[in-house]
Amino acid sequence: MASVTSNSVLCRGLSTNRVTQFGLKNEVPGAKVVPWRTIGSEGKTKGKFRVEVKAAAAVQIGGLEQVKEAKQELGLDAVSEGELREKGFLGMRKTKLVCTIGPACSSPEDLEKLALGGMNVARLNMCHNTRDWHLDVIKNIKKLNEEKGFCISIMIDTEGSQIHVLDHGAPSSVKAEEGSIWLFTTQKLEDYPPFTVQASYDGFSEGIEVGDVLVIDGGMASFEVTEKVGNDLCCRCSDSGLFLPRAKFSFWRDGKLVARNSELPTLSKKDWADIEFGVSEGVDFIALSFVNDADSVRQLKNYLYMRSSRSTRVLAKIESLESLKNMEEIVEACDGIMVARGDLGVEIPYEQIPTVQEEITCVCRELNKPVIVASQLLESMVEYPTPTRAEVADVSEAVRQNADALMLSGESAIGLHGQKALSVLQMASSRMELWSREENRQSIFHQRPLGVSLPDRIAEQICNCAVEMANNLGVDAIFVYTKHGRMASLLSRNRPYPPIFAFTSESGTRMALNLQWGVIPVLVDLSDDDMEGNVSTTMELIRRKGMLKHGDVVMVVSDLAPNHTNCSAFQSIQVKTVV
Ligand SMILES: Nc1ncnc2c1ncn2[C@@H]1O[C@H](COP(=O)(O)OP(=O)(O)OP(=O)(O)O)[C@@H](O)[C@H]1O
Ligand SMILES: CC(=O)C(=O)O
Ligand SMILES: [K+]
Ligand SMILES: [Mg+2]
Repeated sequence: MASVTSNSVLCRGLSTNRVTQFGLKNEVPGAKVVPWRTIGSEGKTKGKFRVEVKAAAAVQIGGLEQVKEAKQELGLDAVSEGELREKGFLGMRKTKLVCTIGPACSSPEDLEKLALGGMNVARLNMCHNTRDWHLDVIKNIKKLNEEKGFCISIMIDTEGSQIHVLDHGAPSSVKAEEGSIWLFTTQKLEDYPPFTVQASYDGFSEGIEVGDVLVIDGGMASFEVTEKVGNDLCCRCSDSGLFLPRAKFSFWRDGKLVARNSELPTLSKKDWADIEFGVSEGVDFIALSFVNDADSVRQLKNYLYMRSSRSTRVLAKIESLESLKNMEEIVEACDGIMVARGDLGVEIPYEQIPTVQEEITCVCRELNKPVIVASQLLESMVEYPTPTRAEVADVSEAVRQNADALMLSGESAIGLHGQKALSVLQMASSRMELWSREENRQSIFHQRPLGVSLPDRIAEQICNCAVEMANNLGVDAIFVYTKHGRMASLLSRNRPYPPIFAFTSESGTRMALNLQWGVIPVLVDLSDDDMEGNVSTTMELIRRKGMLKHGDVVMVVSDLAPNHTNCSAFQSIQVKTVV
């Protein structure tokens, strides 16, 4: 029978100055192993706040009475379980992986291969294919989750409004030679003659002047506007290149973007219909394309609230000049961010993308929102079976910047080597995480305080301290018990060395946590009023599966209310050793 020894600091809310006075942040991590008594001697109840100390009490787990529900299922996904058995706690990958599902990977067999390869979130781009096609994919993923024990969250990505090519008279790409003359029009014709391109937005040429430069896909080809004829633009190709289907337009004057996309609504009629579809199919994330400000994010969140679909999380895609200007307020309003480098590179000069990416990931860390780095990570693998060295460096850099997740686009959707591309992401991120840990790169994060209310501030301090302690003590895993995922995300924000097992009884919380760095969400029945019971039950369930063994040290962090306190907030850190 395993037993566990435990050291714990129990903190009961509710008065600000007491927390500061006890110096939780400074004292607990600094004192490393047994700092409890110092705190305990001062820790008599004053006001409404109290710090208690439990000294090295041996807690038996494994006794039948204590493990009431040991029969119950532990909702730990098959991939995390396999990874843990193979590589141990510290070997578990922290960076999450998102795959865009397209015709190259939408069969149940291919989806299963991606699931086995570590896909955490499947992305459906509503720009492409039919709703029935998307519905089929959603059903297949849910079936895999139910029948094969995977835990793959589903994201839909809205089309949004953007000026792009609707038709250029050819089924695929068209070459534009330098000096050739082209007509850009919104006229609806049966057939588009050569050198004629239909634009997607009737007002695309408003405010555009002769001499402006029309750039395709952020630099695939460029044209100088030579004449305006009604709404149409006559242009001369000044830099030869390719028109891909749906190629995007941007206009430049004196080296600056003439921002046209920001005039279009972020949520079109079609987007609302797609959102309605996603909500009724129970998707976990809605990624909002071409967000310009926080209003559209709030509008969608309000809508989801009214639809009683609060577990659907809203991700804002940063892919326009306007969204960069309003980045902080957008990050605050949303549940997560995607750095959509494809379209961003149409709106800003591409040499600015690396610094902008770093800025966005930093703001997301500070404001504690998960961030996905997306587009062209392994673009060459759409065709070739190995990545370029530069692509591997780009992936590694995103991991070094502590992005929560990396995304495959065409590599998985239409590529010849989707599974291999996923394994490149998985290997490159594991390698970079190991290096960061060995080099002690994650040690100190100076986090901007987030919480305003005292319980929120306590939760934040507890998580900051817990991670510093966990790293200093070299614990094997952090266990956190959470309803809405807040404590788990606060722990993840500090990027600890050990993995964070987030136990929750809410399925929506589990699916949302799939996107967060280092968090392994586990679905399990939790009692609202028996914290010790929750801890012993879950530890026993994991131990019985052979995944906890003699000598393992687990840090337990919780914010569920136990029955033996009449306080509204209760947070604790305990360190347990399996003996
Ligand atoms: N569901 C799908 N059906 C068919 N093709 C798809 C599908 N999803 C993606 N693709 C193809 O994969 C390519 C890459 O996908 P991705 O969604 O990243 O591109 P995108 O259209 O440029 O993205 P966005 O419009 O969101 O900026 C697309 O250009 C498209 O050709
Ligand atoms: C992903 C996406 O929408 C982009 O990179 O533009
Ligand atoms: K999209
Ligand atoms: Mg885009």
